[in-house]
Amino acid sequence: MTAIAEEAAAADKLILAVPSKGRLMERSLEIFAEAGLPLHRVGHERGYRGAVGGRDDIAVLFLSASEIAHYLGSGRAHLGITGEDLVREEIPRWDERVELVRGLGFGRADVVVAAPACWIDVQGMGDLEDMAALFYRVHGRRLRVATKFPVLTRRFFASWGVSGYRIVESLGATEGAPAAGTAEMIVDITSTGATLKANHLKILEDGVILKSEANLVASKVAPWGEHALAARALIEDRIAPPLSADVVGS
Ligand SMILES: Nc1ncnc2c1ncn2[C@@H]1O[C@H](COP(=O)(O)OP(=O)(O)OP(=O)(O)O)[C@@H](O)[C@H]1O
Ligand SMILES: O=P(O)(O)OC[C@H]1O[C@H](OP(=O)(O)OP(=O)(O)O)[C@H](O)[C@@H]1O
Repeated sequence: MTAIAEEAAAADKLILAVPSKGRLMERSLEIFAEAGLPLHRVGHERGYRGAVGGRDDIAVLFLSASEIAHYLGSGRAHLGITGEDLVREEIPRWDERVELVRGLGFGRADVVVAAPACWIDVQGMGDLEDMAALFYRVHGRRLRVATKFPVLTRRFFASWGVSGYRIVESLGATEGAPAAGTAEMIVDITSTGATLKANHLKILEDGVILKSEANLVASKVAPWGEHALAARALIEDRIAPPLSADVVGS
């Protein structure tokens, strides 16, 4: 446990993990402010500790979206905002360790399987195993799939009975891997589709692995004391579901 987590557990505070940068941070700060729970940083600008105005039962940690998944999965934070894709990818047996409380309607992105647009014989996931066998016969090696999502990729490919490939772990610019010659296919995030198009890649039919969005996520393995549980109930109550769900039927 970190010093902050130990301190908060001893004081029976709820540890809330919030994105510290990028696309998820802005909306996270907004929804807490709209809920009457304004978040602010404590200490120097680049520090990662924060607090909620008027509440000393909640300690805030500003972390990257993937760190938040790790903190929740290991019980170093009680509650957090992060992408469903990161929860499913980064936390082993995630459903035993965390609960997806609710989708928040932002940070939407699809995790997809994409191949070169010029592969006319490969339209859908059902064509891949044959393609992999052909590729092996011609090139003497397995098809390479570049991705930052090896766990989601293996599970999804297995569900389609595809085994004749190997994963090349990507650290960034995944869509560039086929053109760079480091992989034949990719599994990556897309939102507008512009990056896939610019790299002459197409999403395979049945190739959407997950439709992800930012979620309010609760740890099942954090030390939940009475005050932490009460603070969770308050946050869950005030962090409303996305507007689209609110207006149904109105
Ligand atoms: N266009 C997009 N590109 C990448 N991620 C997106 C996009 N739209 C929404 N997201 C979501 O944002 C989250 C990733 O955010 P971010 O890149 O800040 O996280 P991170 O992986 O912690 O960052 P870093 O890799 O810099 O440490 C994921 O849940 C992802 O699904
Ligand atoms: O479908 P699109 O709208 O084109 O978005 C998809 C791209 O956006 C992200 O990259 P970005 O450069 O934003 O950040 P990242 O590489 O740090 O994740 C993501 O990794 C994709 O490459």
